[in-house]
Amino acid sequence: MKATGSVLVVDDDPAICVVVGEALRRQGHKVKTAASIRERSALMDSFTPDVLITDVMLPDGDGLEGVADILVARPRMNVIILSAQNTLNTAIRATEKGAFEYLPKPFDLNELTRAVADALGTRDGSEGNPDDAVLPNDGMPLVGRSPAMQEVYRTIARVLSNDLSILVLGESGTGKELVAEAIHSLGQRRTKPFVAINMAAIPRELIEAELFGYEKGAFTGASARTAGKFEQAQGGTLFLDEIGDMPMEAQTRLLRVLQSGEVTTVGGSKPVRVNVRIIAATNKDLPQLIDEGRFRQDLYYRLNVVPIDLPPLRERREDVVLLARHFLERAAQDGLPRKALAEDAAQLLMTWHWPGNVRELQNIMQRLAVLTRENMITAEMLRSMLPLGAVPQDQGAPAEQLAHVVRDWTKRQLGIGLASPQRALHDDLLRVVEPVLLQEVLASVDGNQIRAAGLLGINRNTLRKKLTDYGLDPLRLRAHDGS
Ligand SMILES: Nc1ncnc2c1ncn2[C@@H]1O[C@H](COP(=O)(O)OP(=O)(O)OP(=O)(O)O)[C@@H](O)[C@H]1O
Repeated sequence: MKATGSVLVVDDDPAICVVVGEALRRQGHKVKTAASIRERSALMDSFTPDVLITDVMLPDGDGLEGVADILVARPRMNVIILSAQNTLNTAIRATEKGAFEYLPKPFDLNELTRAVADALGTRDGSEGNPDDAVLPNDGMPLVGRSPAMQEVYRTIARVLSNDLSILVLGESGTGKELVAEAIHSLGQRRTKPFVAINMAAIPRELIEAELFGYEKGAFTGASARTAGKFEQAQGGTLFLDEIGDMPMEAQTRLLRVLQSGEVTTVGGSKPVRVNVRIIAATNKDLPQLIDEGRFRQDLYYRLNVVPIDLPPLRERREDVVLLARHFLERAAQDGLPRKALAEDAAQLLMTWHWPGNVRELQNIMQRLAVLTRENMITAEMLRSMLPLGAVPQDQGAPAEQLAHVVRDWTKRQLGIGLASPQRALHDDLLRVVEPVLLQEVLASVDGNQIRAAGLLGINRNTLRKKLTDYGLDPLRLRAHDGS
């Protein structure tokens, strides 16, 4: 059973008050907020929270001043300090004033809710597995502590209290839909519907009927008036997934709806007023589609009021293990056997490039939870599961990595039919790798061709010919920085 308590959040950034307040309320805590030291004091005249969360830079002074006195008067209260001045000095001052915890901004919401739980003494100590110390699962939908995710959280916090259109960008499986759901479920429209529609999953000719609805008899099979996604989302949020796949005619109609706030069904004539927040997402390069005449520029501007960029998982490796453990925990909550991740497996996970991003990681962890008999998932078990084409990047023997890449490259060339009697795969490969080898060696000897030929074990004239063939200028290679 989780203990709950009262929390006072003091921050002059309303977005932080909203998002932190909401997260804590979801945990069952009672939350009040204040935007200044004056408001904090006024509230605390009549109310002693179990936990005080306060920012340092407040409009009327330093939030840390006075904390020591507050604690003398209320010894059972715990104080958590938030600060954007992420200096050692602030951390030390917070500790000196008797703060229970100090979190530098941008902070991870999960970390904050955990700190509040800790401050309330809610952790029951039953989590014997050291893995649990980093388990992120405390009710917030998005997991990850990388700087990229912190930026995403910050943007989410800023859009919760308004209705601005959001465009979520990112490769497939990076969590675009989850971001849309989080904005909806933490924002002011949370009691109304969240409706998602995927443009790539619906036959093109049906998209308009799906989005805007249709009248009885509008087309063959339309046996009754049917509300479209816009009407279904009334008062709530409409998530337009894979917006880059929307046909041009539907784009025109969508733009009209966004401009007028009214929807007319297919085959209908009476417009219906709709009030929905729009969150669109795509893994396509919309500016390029605009250049190619396949996406309307005016619609792009209308949708892209606040962009949220979700980087691929390979660019936020610090999140991989956290996510992997989160998915194992979720699998256990769903009734599957509880599995832990061994350290060597965690290391291996971080070396993969995850072309399918978080979804791929989630699938693998679920499969491991179901298929492995042992309680501990090791690197060896993982190796048998990882999909072909995954490239170990930072670790492993370099020669093995290179062999892996070459194998992958060759398979791909053969697979997509690029190898033909007119093509010479051997030459193709050399043309890719040889210039890199020559460049690196020459750069390491400051462009000296005699020494480079020696290191390469080839004749100097052969080297010169190769440089000419590849169009490499040895003089420019002197300045080459090797990157
Ligand atoms: N940061 C995250 N924390 C927890 N789960 C995540 C996170 N990101 C993604 N997921 C999970 O990974 C899966 C894929 O995410 P999602 O469907 O949101 O990706 P997407 O970018 O919308 O993919 P697509 O472009 O293919 O539709 C989902 O099950 C989602 O819950």
